[in-house]
Amino acid sequence: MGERTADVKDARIGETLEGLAATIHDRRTAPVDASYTARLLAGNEDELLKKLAEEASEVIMACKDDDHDHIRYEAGDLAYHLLVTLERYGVTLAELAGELEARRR
Ligand SMILES: N=c1c2ncn([C@@H]3O[C@H](COP(=O)(O)OP(=O)(O)OP(=O)(O)O)[C@@H](O)[C@H]3O)c2ncn1[C@@H]1O[C@H](COP(=O)(O)O)[C@@H](O)[C@H]1O
Repeated sequence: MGERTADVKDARIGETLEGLAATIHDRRTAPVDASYTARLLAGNEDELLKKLAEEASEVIMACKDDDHDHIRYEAGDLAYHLLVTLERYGVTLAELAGELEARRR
């Protein structure tokens, strides 16, 4: 696992996801050298999909340990890799929101 952030403050999830999705989109339209995101977007499709599955497993393992901070950290990795996956396959955050809104009762 990478270095975990020492002090994490609450933030607004909508703004955060939109900002991150915009950065990820930029990495596709204007790739930056040595960008991990750019590599996941343009590289072998299986590298990204394998990573997505790995990150989901890491969330599960952190849950099994009932480790609050570790769950949050791994959920961050999973959310990031999900956003990269959505970008790569052309599903926008607005579409994802629409999908979830359509299920609300
Ligand atoms: N949010 C993220 C983000 N979350 C995770 N990661 C990377 O995803 C990888 C996770 O892989 P691993 O799980 O193997 O790594 P790990 O967490 O170190 O190890 P384990 O959990 O497996 O023990 C690491 O290389 C992280 O750096 C991220 N890389 C980038 N971003 C965002 O994407 C933006 C663009 O970044 P570039 O990729 O540098 O262009 C950044 O400004 C960030 O906002």
